[in-house]
Amino acid sequence: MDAINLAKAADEAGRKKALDALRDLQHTIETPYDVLQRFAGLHLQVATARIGVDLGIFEALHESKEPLSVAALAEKTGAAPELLGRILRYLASVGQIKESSKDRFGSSTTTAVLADRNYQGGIHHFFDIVGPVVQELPDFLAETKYQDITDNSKTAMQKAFNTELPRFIWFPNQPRFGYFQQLMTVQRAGALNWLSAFPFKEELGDFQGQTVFVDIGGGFGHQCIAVTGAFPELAGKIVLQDLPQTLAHVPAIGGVEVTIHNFFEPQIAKGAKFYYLRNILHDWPDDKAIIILKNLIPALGPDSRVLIDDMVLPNENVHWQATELDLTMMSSLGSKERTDEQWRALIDAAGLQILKIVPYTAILNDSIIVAVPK
Ligand SMILES: C[S@@+](CC[C@H](N)C(=O)[O-])C[C@H]1O[C@@H](n2cnc3c(N)ncnc32)[C@H](O)[C@@H]1O
Repeated sequence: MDAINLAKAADEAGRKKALDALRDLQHTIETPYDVLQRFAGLHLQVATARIGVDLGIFEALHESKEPLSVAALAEKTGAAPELLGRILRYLASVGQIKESSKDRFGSSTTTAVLADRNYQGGIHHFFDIVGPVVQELPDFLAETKYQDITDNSKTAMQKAFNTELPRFIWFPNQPRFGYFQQLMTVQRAGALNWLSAFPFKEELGDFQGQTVFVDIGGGFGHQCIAVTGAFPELAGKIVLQDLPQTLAHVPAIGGVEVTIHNFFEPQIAKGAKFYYLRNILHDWPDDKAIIILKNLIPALGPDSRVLIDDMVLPNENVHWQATELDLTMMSSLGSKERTDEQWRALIDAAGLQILKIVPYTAILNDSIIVAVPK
């Protein structure tokens, strides 16, 4: 087997290590000029991806059986041929599409990803929301004299969008919120799902209550779909909760009750088996995360379990995909990705105790933290 096939056949941890090794190799052989050029293009990559999304270029190339000419794409998109040719040439030079011959372009592996509507939501979100916030971050931190950001109404996001509202109050009313929800449905796609490691059936035992699974802030309900897919017999015992603005975008999901619920108010579904929070607490600074958890306690029955699905960061050698998310959380939400120690302190402060932590992805260490009242 050659090196490429070996890397492709590796498990998730091996694959990520191979990618990081390739990056290190690339950096090792770069000249100072190459280093500078790498930074020079960072903004352009996502901006041109968005142009490609807006023009439908990725779908067109992905769906076409053969490479398309600039003229054909210009006719299809209405863009001026010369302008389009320059954009396509750039996209091909960075691997977002493939140049097959003079003025003809086809699909690369990246094109196939960018042709998908949900990944396109990600490109929009990174360019439209994350980009402007990150752009403000250096000046914001300089103004605060580089102090910790712990107030979610005083972050680079408020500066970027000229608002005083915290992100999740401001954002659901923005037209671009739908893109974020699309991104959420594919975040970690391809990686192992929590149900592959968490012994759901065993934990459920002979639980007799009406509600088995409450997906709190569950967005488009993709984890409810995963649970009903794995355990069809639980249809009718699964609840999806979120804000009305989010639920307005959610089509009916068979076997799932969709309920408006603000997690800053006491939990309305009583005595369920699992109260599941996926990528919720990492959105909030400690004081707010504690309120979200405390709001669950009065609803918990003797068999209830709180399941927190988030990354549990190791104490050293944190992977760049986790550090990237951590700083994104900090810039927009004044929140953080938490280490094992930080999770334990937070959960304790909320009046809960950890029964166990079940990691389900290597490297990023996405985990289910199982907690009950102290
Ligand atoms: C990072 S997304 C996670 C979505 C989903 N759990 C997932 O893992 O894809 C955060 C979710 O919290 C929801 N949310 C934000 N504030 C909320 C609130 N006060 N009450 C209920 N849901 C809220 C958002 O609408 C969004 O769906």
